[in-house]
Amino acid sequence: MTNLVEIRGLRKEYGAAAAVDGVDLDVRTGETLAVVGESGSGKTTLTRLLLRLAEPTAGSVHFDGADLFALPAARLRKVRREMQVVLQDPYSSMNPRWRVTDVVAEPLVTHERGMRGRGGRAKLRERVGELLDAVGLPPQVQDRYPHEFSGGQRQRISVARALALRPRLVVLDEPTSALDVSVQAQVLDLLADLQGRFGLTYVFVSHNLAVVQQIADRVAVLRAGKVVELAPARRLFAAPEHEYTRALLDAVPNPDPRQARRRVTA
Ligand SMILES: Nc1ncnc2c1ncn2[C@@H]1O[C@H](COP(=O)(O)OP(=O)(O)OP(=O)(O)O)[C@@H](O)[C@H]1O
Repeated sequence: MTNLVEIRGLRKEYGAAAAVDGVDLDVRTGETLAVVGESGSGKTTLTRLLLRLAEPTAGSVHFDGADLFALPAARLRKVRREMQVVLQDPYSSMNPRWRVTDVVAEPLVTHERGMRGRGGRAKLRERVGELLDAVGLPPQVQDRYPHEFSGGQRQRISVARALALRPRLVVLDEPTSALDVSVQAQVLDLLADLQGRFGLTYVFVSHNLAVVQQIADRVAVLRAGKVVELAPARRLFAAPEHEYTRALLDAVPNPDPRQARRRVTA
């Protein structure tokens, strides 16, 4: 199995404190690696470094063998297309005056010359229609505005936008945390389906262990900027080794509803 991302000795200091404190971590091609930890444990800082949205104090990130912090601008631009992010609150990153077509098409307009100017519009609408179809929305929604959609539908729109440039890595930063439980499940199913169809690799950041248990192949537990446990999801939930992981699991009354059901019926 190959690694799409290799993180080594990664450190990010803010003043005297280290938000990320010596992280070594691989993301395997095609997997869903969950990063969990309490608020302030460094999850967001780690993903910002991984996406090269922040500069580390020390250490390196390799993406598909390329050293992200040493890449010349032209190669960096290409690599950036291959790494996309979906955030918790998609509405905050959508221009409310833009129609869905323009929201989803934004990365295409920015990165693909053929999508601009005359002739580009028809191609854009076609591609946006395909992307919306992939996330389970009908093509007619193209002319509507973000506020006309529910939270779950808006998250589908932001997933469509993230997929526009055919990325290889998608960082999902609490993508379902703002949604009702039933809608959460639908979005998780969609993400799993898209991963299979498009061969995506996911880094899934969450404090919600019930959600992580549904989607992750492996889980990295972050505490005060350090990875304290890294294990296949099944093993981590069945037999957490680190005391901090056990405390995190104990804090969740019912991490797996199926297990809870089994317990009740047993
Ligand atoms: N730009 C910044 N300037 C100063 N300190 C920062 C900055 N960004 C993060 N920190 C600090 O680094 C630590 C880790 O923060 P980070 O946001 O990465 O954690 P997190 O696990 O993502 O938390 P949350 O789940 O609340 O988003 C915190 O102590 C935070 O205050």
